[in-house]
Amino acid sequence: MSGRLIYLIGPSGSGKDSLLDAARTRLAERGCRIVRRVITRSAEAVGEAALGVSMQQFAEMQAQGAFALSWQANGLAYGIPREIDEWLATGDDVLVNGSREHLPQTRERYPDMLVVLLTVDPAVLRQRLLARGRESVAEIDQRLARNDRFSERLSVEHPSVHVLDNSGPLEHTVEHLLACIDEPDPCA
Ligand SMILES: Nc1ncnc2c1ncn2[C@@H]1O[C@H](COP(=O)(O)OP(=O)(O)O)[C@@H](O)[C@H]1O
Ligand SMILES: O=P(O)(O)OC[C@H]1O[C@H](OP(=O)(O)OP(=O)(O)O)[C@H](O)[C@@H]1O
Repeated sequence: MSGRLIYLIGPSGSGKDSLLDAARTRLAERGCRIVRRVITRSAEAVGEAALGVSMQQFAEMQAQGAFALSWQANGLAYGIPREIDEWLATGDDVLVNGSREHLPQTRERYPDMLVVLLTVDPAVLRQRLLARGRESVAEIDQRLARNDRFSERLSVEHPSVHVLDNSGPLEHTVEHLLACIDEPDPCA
């Protein structure tokens, strides 16, 4: 028996962390685990249930084969612990806060994964990033500029991606995510 990888992607500030937090209990009820990422971000700025490490620690972990997936973006390195493969093997679903850029490599390793793309009205996105206050204005602008690389073309190049709009209340997005996981076809 094997579980399914659910790969949640979307622009910085689209609400991935918020959605995972809000849906955590109900995901657990469905046998879906949320993996804790390893990030080279200072602990006080992690802003999510992630493990903050130095670049050197990250490199050591990577050399030891600690990660099932890893990528670099926004000046940071991200690792997804290898234990997700054990969880999947024992039948649990695993939800990963992923990277749009790394989607092709992730699909190679997990061809049957469910990809959920979180979107938000661009006018709202910048406001949410500013209100979050985790990055400087320059860093926010860099993150917004990064979106130009993906925007429209992601769901065209990957038609099996399920698009989830988070421009409205978070509770609605939670319901849509759970519906998508329970029954992927209607949310295509
Ligand atoms: N549906 C929503 N309505 C209003 N604010 C939201 C909503 N979803 C997320 N936010 C806020 O937007 C900001 C960015 O959300 P976050 O979860 O950190 O995004 P991401 O993990 O995708 O970068 C946070 O301050 C969060 O509280
Ligand atoms: O290739 P991309 O789709 O642009 O993604 C790059 C990285 O940015 C996000 O992480 P992070 O948690 O640092 O940013 P966020 O919380 O601002 O989304 C996302 O989860 C990826 O790890």
